Amino acid sequence: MTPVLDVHGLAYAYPDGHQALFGVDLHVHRGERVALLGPNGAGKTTLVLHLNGILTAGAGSVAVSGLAVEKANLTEIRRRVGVVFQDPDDQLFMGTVRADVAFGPANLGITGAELDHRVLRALEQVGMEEYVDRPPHHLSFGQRRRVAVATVLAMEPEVLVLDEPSSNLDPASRRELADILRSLDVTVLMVTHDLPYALELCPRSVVLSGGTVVADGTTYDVLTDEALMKAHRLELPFGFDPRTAMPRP
Ligand SMILES: Nc1ncnc2c1ncn2[C@@H]1O[C@H](COP(=O)(O)OP(=O)(O)OP(=O)(O)O)[C@@H](O)[C@H]1O
Repeated sequence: MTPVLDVHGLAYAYPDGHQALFGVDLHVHRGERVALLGPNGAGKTTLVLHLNGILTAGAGSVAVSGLAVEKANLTEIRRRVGVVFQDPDDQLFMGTVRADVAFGPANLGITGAELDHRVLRALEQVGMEEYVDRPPHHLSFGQRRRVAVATVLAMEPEVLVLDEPSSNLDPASRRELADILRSLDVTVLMVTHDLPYALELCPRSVVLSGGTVVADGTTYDVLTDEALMKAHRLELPFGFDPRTAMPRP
C-alpha cells in the first residue's frame, strides 16, 4: 500500500548554509497516529515544512499518497496535508470563525450549501459549532487552537500535521483536544515535546535528532529506552512512568 507520507533521503540546508536535515526517511500509512519527537533544533519543523511544500527538498523526495511535493502539485498537496501551527493566530485572520473555516475550502472553489456544510462539520468535529459567528480574537487560546484545527479539517485533508498541539492548554483543554484528535478518521503526525501526550495519542513515535531519524518504533518502546532518551535530551515529566501510565479508553 502506498504510504500517505513518504519521505526518502530528505536532506536540506537553509540558505545560510546550515544543514538541518541529513537523509531523513519517514513512511506513514493511512490511519496511523505518529509522534515526531526530538530535542530543540533537531529538524522537526524543517521536516514538517517539507510536507506541504513550504520548503522543497534540497535532496531526496517527499510524496503524499504518491503525489510528489513539488511546485506543480502544491495546490493538491496543500489540500491533502493540513498543517496546524503552534500559534493559532498564524491561522486565524478573518472577522468570524465561519469566515476563517470557510477560507480554505472557498479557495478550492467550494461554494453555497457544500461550503456551509464543510464549515459546520469541521466546527462540530472540534466542538466549536456554537462559536461560528464569533470573532476569533474574542475566543480563548484553547478555543482558537480548536478553530485552527477546524480550518484544516474543512479542507478534508488526508493527513493532519500538528505542531505542539498541547502547548499552552490547561489540563481540561489538553484532554479535550486529545479526545478530538483520537476521534478523527485521519492520519496524524504530531510534533511534540509533551511525551505523555505522545504516549496517550500516538502508538508510534519517530525521534529526530541532529537532522536524522535516530529511532522509529512504538511510543512505549521509545519512552522506556533510557539510553536513547538520555542521548537525545528527551525527558519525562517528574514522576511520570510510561510503564505504569494508565491507557485512556
Ligand atoms: N531560517 C533558518 N535559517 C537557518 N537555519 C535555520 C532556520 N530555521 C531553522 N534553522 C536551524 O535548523 C535546525 C533545525 O531547526 P528546526 O526549527 O527544524 O528544529 P526543531 O526540531 O523544530 O526545534 P524546536 O523543538 O526548537 O522547535 C536548527 O539548528 C536551527 O537553528
